[in-house]
Amino acid sequence: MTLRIGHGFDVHAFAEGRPLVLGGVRIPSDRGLDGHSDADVVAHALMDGILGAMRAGDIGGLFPDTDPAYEGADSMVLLTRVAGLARERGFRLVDCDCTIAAQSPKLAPYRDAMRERMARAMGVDPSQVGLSATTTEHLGFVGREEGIAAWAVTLLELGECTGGAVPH
Ligand SMILES: Nc1ccn([C@@H]2O[C@H](COP(=O)(O)O)[C@@H](O)[C@H]2O)c(=O)n1
Ligand SMILES: C[C@@]1(CO)OP(=O)(O)OP(=O)(O)OC[C@H]1O
Repeated sequence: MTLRIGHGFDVHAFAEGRPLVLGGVRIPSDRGLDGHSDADVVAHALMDGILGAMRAGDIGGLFPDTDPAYEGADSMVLLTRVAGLARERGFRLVDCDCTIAAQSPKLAPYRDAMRERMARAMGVDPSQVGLSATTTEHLGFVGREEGIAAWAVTLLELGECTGGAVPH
């Protein structure tokens, strides 16, 4: 059995007049995050974590931010595609854990909804998706409420290859 780890990181700046979507969940907020897509920063970190474990590049390569097809894209649809690609290449998501750094809003009330939504998008059980939130104690760009950062670690198991080449 081959295990692969992956790690993803993403940042998006706050923007007025946009919805705040995190982990596929619309979070009540007077502002959202700027981006070509829906700017779901935690979903983006998670996709990069999966692609990293697959040694398959990153989301910018797969879904270029210059492509009008991804304007306003629902990151849950993209996450489903990344999870499908992983399966095609013989990978099984064993576990993942995400951290969101946001000074505000309070995210704990939405933690389980985000875990469930991302798990559903990937076709796994919510118990396989961890999620924590932290402030940065008013320090740095997160602390100044200029944006939100997210990290994700992933553990994938490489088994039978059912299609496509397995990257080295
Ligand atoms: N946007 C956030 C940030 C934090 N939380 C929750 O508060 C706890 C304490 O955060 P500190 O940064 O002060 O350590 C944290 O463990 C989360 O449970 C949150 O819900 N939303
Ligand atoms: C998914 C994409 C698609 O444009 O989303 P963006 O909103 O541009 O977000 P970013 O994390 O800067 O780059 C990833 C892109 O591939």
